[in-house]
Amino acid sequence: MSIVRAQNRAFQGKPKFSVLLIEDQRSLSQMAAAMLKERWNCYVHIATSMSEARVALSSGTHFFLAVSDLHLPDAAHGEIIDVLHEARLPTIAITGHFDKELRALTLKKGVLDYVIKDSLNAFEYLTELVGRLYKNQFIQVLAVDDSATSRAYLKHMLGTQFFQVLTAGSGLEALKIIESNPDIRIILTDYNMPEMDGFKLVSEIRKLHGKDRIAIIGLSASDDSDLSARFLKIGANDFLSKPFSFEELTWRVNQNIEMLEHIDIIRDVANRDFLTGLFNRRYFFENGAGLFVKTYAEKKQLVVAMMDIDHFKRINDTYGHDCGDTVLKDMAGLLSSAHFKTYLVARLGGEEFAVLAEGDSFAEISEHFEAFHQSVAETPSHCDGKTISYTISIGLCPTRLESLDAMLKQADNNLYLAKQGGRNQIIMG
Ligand SMILES: Nc1nc2c(ncn2[C@@H]2O[C@H](COP(=O)(O)OP(=O)(O)OP(=O)(O)O)[C@@H](O)[C@H]2O)c(=O)[nH]1
Repeated sequence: MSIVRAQNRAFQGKPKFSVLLIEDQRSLSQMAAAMLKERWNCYVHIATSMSEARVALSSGTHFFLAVSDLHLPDAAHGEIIDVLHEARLPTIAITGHFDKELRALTLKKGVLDYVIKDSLNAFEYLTELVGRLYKNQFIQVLAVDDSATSRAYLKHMLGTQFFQVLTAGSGLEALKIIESNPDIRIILTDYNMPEMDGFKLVSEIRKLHGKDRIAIIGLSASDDSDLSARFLKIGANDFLSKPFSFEELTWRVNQNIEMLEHIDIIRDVANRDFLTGLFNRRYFFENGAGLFVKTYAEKKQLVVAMMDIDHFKRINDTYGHDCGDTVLKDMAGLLSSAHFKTYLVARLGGEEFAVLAEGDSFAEISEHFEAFHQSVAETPSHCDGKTISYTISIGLCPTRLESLDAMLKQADNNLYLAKQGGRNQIIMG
């Protein structure tokens, strides 16, 4: 599966957002709308003039942003930008040609970006930009600079791109913020700061977070051309010389966040089962042993469960393979929302699932798994207008043994006994 397809898949089912597209050339508006809908699963409202845009703005629809041509039949000189500005609607401008004055004017009026509609490429850029801005809302960025003015500038510029922006006035403050905000994905850091310079900060961050987790962009106003090389060698992903333009800043930040997203997607594709979205066998065995050790160090009780849907072949044979898939997905959903603390849930293959969970006493473990076992029996799947009831067998290893392998073996033996004993039951001990 390509990255783009994986990203598209990630967007299906997410809350939709609405875009107000203001463009008088019907062929262009329809192409842009089709591309936006196809790529991001969003609503697009098309207005062909400023007066239609005004109607849309007063309709009560919550638009995420506007994409607007600057030259409309009833507003030939960019007046629409003022209307959108007044309505406080973030806007991407589209225009037939680039000119310096236009750029300055639009940026001054709070336009997020501008697109020159000279090719199909421009519409691809626009489509990516809209999705990028939507996703930015969920991304934390940290700007580190001892100059309050620079921090305010970075905060403002990144804020216009919808990022959640945190700021720090020193390296030490930055390290504290990073520790308490594990979701930070991008850090911009100045070089010249008292106490801890940018190099030291980068090397401290890299002790804990790899380049594939947090991207760091070094910043400096120094003329020293070695700075960028040293920033990169010490672990920064990128470098920007001050002063930088708005476009340079947003382009670099967006490039870096996209790189991280691509890595996340590749990692997800490698670690997750495509059908159910649960972790796959490979991930389970690569990470299970580490969890076994970690929970031991934290003095947590560990339970290993092996589960298998009963007579699953019959379900496939009776209702068809697609309905079998629906049952597998529903079972995965029930496991993911189980009312006990799970450390790791995986589909090991076919209709077999494995769970590492917390459990303090036999009584508590038994209660949790009994409740889960019953919830499966009481929650049939629905497919092709049919209701499919099914049951599962569970084998448990409720006490910590010398290794995860030993626990898995015991859970598997108990699962075998559960099947031999007539299925639809839990065997533990
Ligand atoms: N729909 C669907 N079926 C699958 C998938 N992976 C494996 N299967 C089917 O799962 C069935 C497993 O059947 P068996 O191993 O005989 O087990 P069972 O019918 O569940 O019987 P017991 O485990 O003994 O209760 C086979 O028919 C496989 O083709 C899948 O991803 N989707």
